[in-house]
Amino acid sequence: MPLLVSGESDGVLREHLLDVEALSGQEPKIRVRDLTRVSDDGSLILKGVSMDIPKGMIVGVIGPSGSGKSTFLRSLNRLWEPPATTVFLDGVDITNIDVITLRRRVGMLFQLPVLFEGTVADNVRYGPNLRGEKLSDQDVYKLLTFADLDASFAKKTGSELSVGQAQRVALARTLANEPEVLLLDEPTSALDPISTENIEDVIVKLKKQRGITTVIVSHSIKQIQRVADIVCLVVDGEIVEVLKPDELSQATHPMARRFLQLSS
Ligand SMILES: Nc1ncnc2c1ncn2[C@@H]1O[C@H](COP(=O)(O)OP(=O)(O)OP(=O)(O)O)[C@@H](O)[C@H]1O
Repeated sequence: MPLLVSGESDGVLREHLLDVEALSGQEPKIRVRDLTRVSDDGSLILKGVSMDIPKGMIVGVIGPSGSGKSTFLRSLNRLWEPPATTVFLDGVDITNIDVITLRRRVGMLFQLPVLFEGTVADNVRYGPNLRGEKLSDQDVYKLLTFADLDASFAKKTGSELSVGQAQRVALARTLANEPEVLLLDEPTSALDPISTENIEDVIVKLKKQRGITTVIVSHSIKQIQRVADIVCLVVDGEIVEVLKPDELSQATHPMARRFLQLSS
């Protein structure tokens, strides 16, 4: 049964024959159904997108600028509020989940890390503090180490860090919430190649060691090929292709093909 399904705005239901259950052996972590967003001026930003995001896998989202990738990503933890009954987490409509709880379970990392005032340790403790939990120094060190930073960073402040280090702190801060899903919006586009590699390594480690489900938007096809299990190509508010990373050359949608040719 085809389980990864994309839009039907032109009246043609495009079904992509990647079977999520066969790939992951379980129900999708996130189910998106007929998700549409209309902008204030009446143009369609997302056109009836449907998509299953398999549990424990890394889904890459690529496509031209302005095609709706970030809007899609932001709908998954209600940074943009999707209509009811369009986005489900473990089968539950996310508009029925308390938004703070949802964002703890579905964490997000942006292109540029924004650290709060205080030390790196204060940042890492932030989420658990909100829930009345105090992380020990050891807990903080473990999270920093997982994010590929050594314990000596705990006492530093944001102004002492490079962008790449700050992004790893932001990742450790997100991981302190023990998310089940990570949404990454171009998380390495401001980073040098070494910092990029560090973050990519952590993303893959999170999948392998913790079974975290990840959706990553990237402009780098090479990055997506390095980390993702499945790639969605978004064009003009629609998911027009869903492929394995090594099958990108098999894309048939004309805009997707053009995008891939120009980007490679
Ligand atoms: N809050 C908003 N109000 C109106 N239009 C919006 C809003 N957010 C996004 N858009 C428009 O929706 C379209 C898709 O934007 P989005 O940021 O999702 O695309 P994207 O594929 O992530 O782009 P990029 O790769 O450049 O980040 C764009 O035309 C954008 O101008």
